[in-house]
Amino acid sequence: MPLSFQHSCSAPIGIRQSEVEAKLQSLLARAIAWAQRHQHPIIASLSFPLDQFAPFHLFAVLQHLELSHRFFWLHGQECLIGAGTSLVLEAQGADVHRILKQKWEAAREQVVALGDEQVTDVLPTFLGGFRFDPQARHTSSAWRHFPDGALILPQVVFRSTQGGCSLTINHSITPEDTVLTCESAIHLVLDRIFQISASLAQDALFRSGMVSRDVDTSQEEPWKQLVSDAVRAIRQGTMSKVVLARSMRVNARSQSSFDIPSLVYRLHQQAPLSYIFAMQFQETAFVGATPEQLVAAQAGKIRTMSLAGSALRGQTVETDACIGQALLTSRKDREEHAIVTDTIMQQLGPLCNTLHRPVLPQLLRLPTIQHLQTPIWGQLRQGYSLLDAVSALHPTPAVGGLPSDGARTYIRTYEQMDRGWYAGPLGWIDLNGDGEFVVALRSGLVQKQTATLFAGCGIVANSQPESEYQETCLKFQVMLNAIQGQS
Ligand SMILES: C=C(O[C@@H]1C=C(C(=O)O)C=C[C@H]1O)C(=O)O
Repeated sequence: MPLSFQHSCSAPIGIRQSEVEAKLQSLLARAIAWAQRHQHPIIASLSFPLDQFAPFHLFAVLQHLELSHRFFWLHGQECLIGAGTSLVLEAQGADVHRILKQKWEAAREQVVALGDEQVTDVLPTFLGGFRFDPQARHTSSAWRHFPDGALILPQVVFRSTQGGCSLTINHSITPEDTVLTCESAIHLVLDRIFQISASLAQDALFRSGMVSRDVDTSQEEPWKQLVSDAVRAIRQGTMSKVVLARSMRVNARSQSSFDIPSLVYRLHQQAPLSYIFAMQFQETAFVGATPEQLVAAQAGKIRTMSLAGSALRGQTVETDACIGQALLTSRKDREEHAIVTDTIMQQLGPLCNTLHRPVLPQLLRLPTIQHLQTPIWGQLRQGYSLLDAVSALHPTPAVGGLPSDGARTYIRTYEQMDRGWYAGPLGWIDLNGDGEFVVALRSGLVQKQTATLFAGCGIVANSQPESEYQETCLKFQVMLNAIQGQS
């Protein structure tokens, strides 16, 4: 049982500090010998097996460390929780994807994985993401801690996969280091984690509801006007589709800040099939529960999906089935969906030896909304990696529009909102290039007592401002419920 979602589990970390310390010495000695043999500094990635860990409780523990970055990722049995920075790869500007890929490739020479014999398959893992549009003006200071693109190797990473759980410590080592000096630096962090996890009562964490909210709805009419203008531009032939988003500010009524571990816990309770993520840079957290995978890679095989076309969930089994059937047969939604699927096939074609998709879309049923979905899979050509696939796919027409450049320019000019990392690629990649990126939807930027939530929808020639507005309301729901304390 790698992950423990139970609150009854007594310890957030399924290993004793003494066990880590015993193994640490021999791994550090090997790492120093490696640096001496090659005569240059390295980042040693030291991994230990764990029996299990309690993800939400552990994430709450990490909030108490005086570290600049924290990460949370959970999807099925795959969970990554990290804190601190051992290596930060950043890039800015229009060329962010190419620059970050180069930096990631260079970093592969710098990082050396040294696992305990039981975890030889655990590889150093970077977490990060990209702005939706690095060429757009940065109008909101709320995103100031988020670069256009970043991949970060955290100082500590707890990981769970189907194969088991591990703890990884990433630590810089020079040929001059001794086991003693390295050990004491690592102990500073480990001691804090074990101390806090022993003293932090986990049942106190998630019992109380989140603070109540004040929602600002003043932007309804201007946003509907934006949709009408886009419909007119589409009918005039400027483009065939554009995805327009809006933001909603939510303020805590009480003085207490939004609690990020509680928020991710509630998001998971509400949307267990979605990807639950939190990227905390300084005091700002980008948090969400997205249903949309951008692309995953494992040993050169990639998987992705197209997701476009939305409808509500029905109150009863019968109405739900009816709404689902109507979505599957809706001409507007099927056309919108086909455009997204065809574009993904075209974008990935040059990168792949083989690429497959079923003929018809299926329904992806989420608690408050359902979507048309088509799975797509293939084999990457030699020389291409997950980061090339991310760069080729982003932005998909599901979050940008068509044609891509025209839609992006339209969004940049008229949307009047700083998307920041909303609708951008977000995920993880290991040293071998295996990993997964999602489209960061159903998300919000949380800063102390304020949260800015984001939602958008695809506008085509026959879109109605009122129903598009209602669709964004539906898409806000998962974050709103989590913030209000519903799970
Ligand atoms: C843009 C969003 O969602 C995207 C747009 C959809 C649509 O237009 O039907 C459906 C799913 C997503 O690809 C969002 O959730 O903010």
